[in-house]
Amino acid sequence: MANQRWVVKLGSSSLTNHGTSLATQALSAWVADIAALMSQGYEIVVVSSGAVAAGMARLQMADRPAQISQLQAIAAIGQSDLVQAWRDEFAQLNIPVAQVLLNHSDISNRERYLNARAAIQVLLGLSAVPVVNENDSVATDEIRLGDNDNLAALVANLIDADGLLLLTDQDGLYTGNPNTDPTAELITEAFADEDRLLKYASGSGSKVGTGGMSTKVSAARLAARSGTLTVIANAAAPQVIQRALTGVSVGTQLLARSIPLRARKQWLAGHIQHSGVMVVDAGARKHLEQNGSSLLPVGIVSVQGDFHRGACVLIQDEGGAVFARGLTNFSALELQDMAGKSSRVIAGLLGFEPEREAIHRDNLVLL
Ligand SMILES: Nc1ncnc2c1ncn2[C@@H]1O[C@H](COP(=O)(O)OP(=O)(O)O)[C@@H](O)[C@H]1O
Ligand SMILES: N[C@@H](CCC(=O)OP(=O)(O)O)C(=O)O
Repeated sequence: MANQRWVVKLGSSSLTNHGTSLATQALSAWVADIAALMSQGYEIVVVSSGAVAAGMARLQMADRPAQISQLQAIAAIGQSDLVQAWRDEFAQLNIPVAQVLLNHSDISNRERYLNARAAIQVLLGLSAVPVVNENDSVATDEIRLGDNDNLAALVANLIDADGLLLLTDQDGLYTGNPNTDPTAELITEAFADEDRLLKYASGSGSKVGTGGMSTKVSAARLAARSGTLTVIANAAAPQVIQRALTGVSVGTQLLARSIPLRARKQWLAGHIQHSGVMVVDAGARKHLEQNGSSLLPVGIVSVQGDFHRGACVLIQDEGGAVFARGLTNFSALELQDMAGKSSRVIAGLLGFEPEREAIHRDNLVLL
């Protein structure tokens, strides 16, 4: 899907081999991905963490200093290495790089906000890649945005991005921290504003990362407010940027409920992975295909797979033909009890009136 605007954020651990040195090989793979997407019409802003980690690596410091003046100085050293690394890689493909350092007032003050937006838009128009970071060397505690996940979400809001890709050292958001909880499972899809996500996500625990998953979930919630989709994925996965931006299901997809209809349907149409199947009767198929209706539980014959609310599922008729795809309002378990029943009967069974549609028409595409 061309003409899409994305913000791609890379965390310190991925950019600096966990703080030891700049990850130039990985950087060159991300740059190749970004260049390939740009040639298809994508506009991409990079938010690059790693100034402090790169500074620590250059000075061979094992531990992150606590003092703000030390952090400011180290970030100033690391930032120049960081942007040079991006510039060297993009230069090989003849793509200009622009260093954009932002702080709190650039986003909170209306005039500066408009300035920052205009500058980034002009850069995109010039087919340059803005490489954004917080202006750490002048950021004190009081004016710090603090973490680049939320900075990336603010930039996504600033430029009305279609998507925000947060690349990190895990495959996505798990039901617990996989470093400490071996039973934690990867969440492939959810709505960004679901409260359970806040319980799953905790801090970083690494020497160089700052916010962990908590700041990624809060960034996704912020991005979702302006209809932006967030994907959290592993920076080390092959061609991860290309796959995430072209709608292949990677990592965790955190959906905005208010995502503009056209963009949401395009994204759904390009979505390759699914978590289950709903088998529907002939009447339901006709309503979906001919009237563009939502799918109601009464038309569902059976469900296959173990999916959660918000997951992407295939819709299949009783003859086995897959003809649509959509985002479910209920889990597989809930639908097993609701299948074939009218909304009135379901309300009687549950003792309350649930959402009427199993899949709302805005979240459904015919294939
Ligand atoms: N529910 C969770 N799922 C995955 N990772 C989690 C979760 N909760 C906390 N984490 C931690 O978040 C880390 C990623 O965040 P962070 O270290 O800040 O990386 P980055 O530098 O990429 O932003 C993981 O390595 C992991 O330790
Ligand atoms: N601005 C800081 C990065 C802050 C930050 O959020 O880091 P990370 O959690 O690795 O994305 C730096 O460049 O070191």
